[in-house]
Amino acid sequence: MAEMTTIREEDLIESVADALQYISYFHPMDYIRALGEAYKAEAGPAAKDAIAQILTNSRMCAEGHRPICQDTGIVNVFVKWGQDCRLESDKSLQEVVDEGVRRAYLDPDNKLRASVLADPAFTRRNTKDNTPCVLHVEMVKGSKVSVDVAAKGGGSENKSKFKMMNPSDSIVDWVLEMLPQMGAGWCPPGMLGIGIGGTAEHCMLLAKQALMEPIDMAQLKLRGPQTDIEALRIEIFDKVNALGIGAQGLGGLSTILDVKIMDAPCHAAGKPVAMIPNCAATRHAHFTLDGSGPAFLEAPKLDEWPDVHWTPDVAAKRVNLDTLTAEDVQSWKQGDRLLLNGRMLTGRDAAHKRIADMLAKGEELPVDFKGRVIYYVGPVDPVREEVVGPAGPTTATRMDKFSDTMLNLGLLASVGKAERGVAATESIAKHKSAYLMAVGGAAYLVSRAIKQSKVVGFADLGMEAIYEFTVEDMPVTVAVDSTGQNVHQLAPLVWKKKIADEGLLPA
Ligand SMILES: O=C(O)C[C@H](O)C(=O)O
Repeated sequence: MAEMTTIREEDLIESVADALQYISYFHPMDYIRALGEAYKAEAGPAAKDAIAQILTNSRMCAEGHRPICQDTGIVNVFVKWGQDCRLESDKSLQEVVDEGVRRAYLDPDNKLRASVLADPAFTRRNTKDNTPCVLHVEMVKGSKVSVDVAAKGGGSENKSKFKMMNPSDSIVDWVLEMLPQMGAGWCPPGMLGIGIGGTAEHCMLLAKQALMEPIDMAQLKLRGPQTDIEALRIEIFDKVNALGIGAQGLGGLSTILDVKIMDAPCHAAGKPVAMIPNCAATRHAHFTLDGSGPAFLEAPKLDEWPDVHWTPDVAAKRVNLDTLTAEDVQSWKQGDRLLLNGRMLTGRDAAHKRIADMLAKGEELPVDFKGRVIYYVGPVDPVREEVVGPAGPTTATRMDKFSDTMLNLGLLASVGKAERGVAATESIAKHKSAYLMAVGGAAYLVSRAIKQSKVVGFADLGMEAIYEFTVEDMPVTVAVDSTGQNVHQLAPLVWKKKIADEGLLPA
């Protein structure tokens, strides 16, 4: 019988914690290289600007060791446990890995955001240390433990899709039907993980596991496909990018940087297919333990980042939020670039729900929204000299159902990311309001514009509390103007046509 390898509890905890800290501020270099190429090729000006913000943000995070995105994710861990290994611990594997998560998320030098809520259907209580993680364990041959650690953002996870197809249905057609429905809340450009086969739950797992693979679409296209799966990856990649959705849904050439597919045998009666997107804050790392101590992940070199340094557009208009009027808001046109200055309120899912509940009961709100602008955000707590940690926008679409309620309170405009739906766009036009878009995945860069921050309501909601931020030159784009012109509806259509008419995508 093979000798057992002992995996010390502390080695696993330390390795998980280090890997989570590492991925919070270092993008995988395959993503950065592919995004750098996408930046060079991008013809859509708004999409190019968004990619420049994401690349600049990425380098700032690598330098400053602060999170790429305010959504520091729910932790997914995939363990392949060699059957000749034993865990030296009186805790369960889940408890040990969760201890690593806790240590990473509470690290005082780079505190990460606690986004995990217990009791999801009812009280939705924040567990305060981002535990528990979602742990998948596979027993394999050998005397090593191989671990993939990922921190999955909520915006991209929300767009996951699954279908039990009939055996003869087309996977490509389904993907092309789903992508426009997924909008921009998953923060493109990113990756698509696709699972084919297995059973319902196994298929979803395959799609998620596929996202752990490195981006290699450029190399694959260069050498040509050698399997049916590789040919399918290329077909989906080209056809999705031809949709013209582009970075942040602003219309352009790069919606995805790669498609990864994993498959497994399935029942003759069906063809399960799952698709999970990964956002611009793609975060995952791999390490192996062999009993000799904790794993070490080497830091990437800063000169590996593309030479892209975003600065605000010279044509951007400065806006004073402290003196903003309804007439100012009505002068903005979709696509205008603005630099926001002055005080704004914040609020996201839990605050909106509580506001609606309080209004229904006739209770007084802690803040007056009349004449104010709201930013949909849940920031990371500050460290050292920061007034706030990374504070990029959350998906505005989730706030659509509260649009009329908030605008009836006299709100002048909102700031978030991704598209507004038809009803919310109509409500914005009816109130002659506007919706402004900041770039998802540029959270640290955005936070540099925030000069003061204080909680002004619902403090018990933690990162979902209502804050008042004082901002200087915070970059946003008018995504829905007061006439209801909606960038996210218009731009992808324009770019889809342009791509088709002018053959803009490389072969
Ligand atoms: O939770 C957040 O801050 C953002 C979320 O990941 C989203 O994309 O909507």
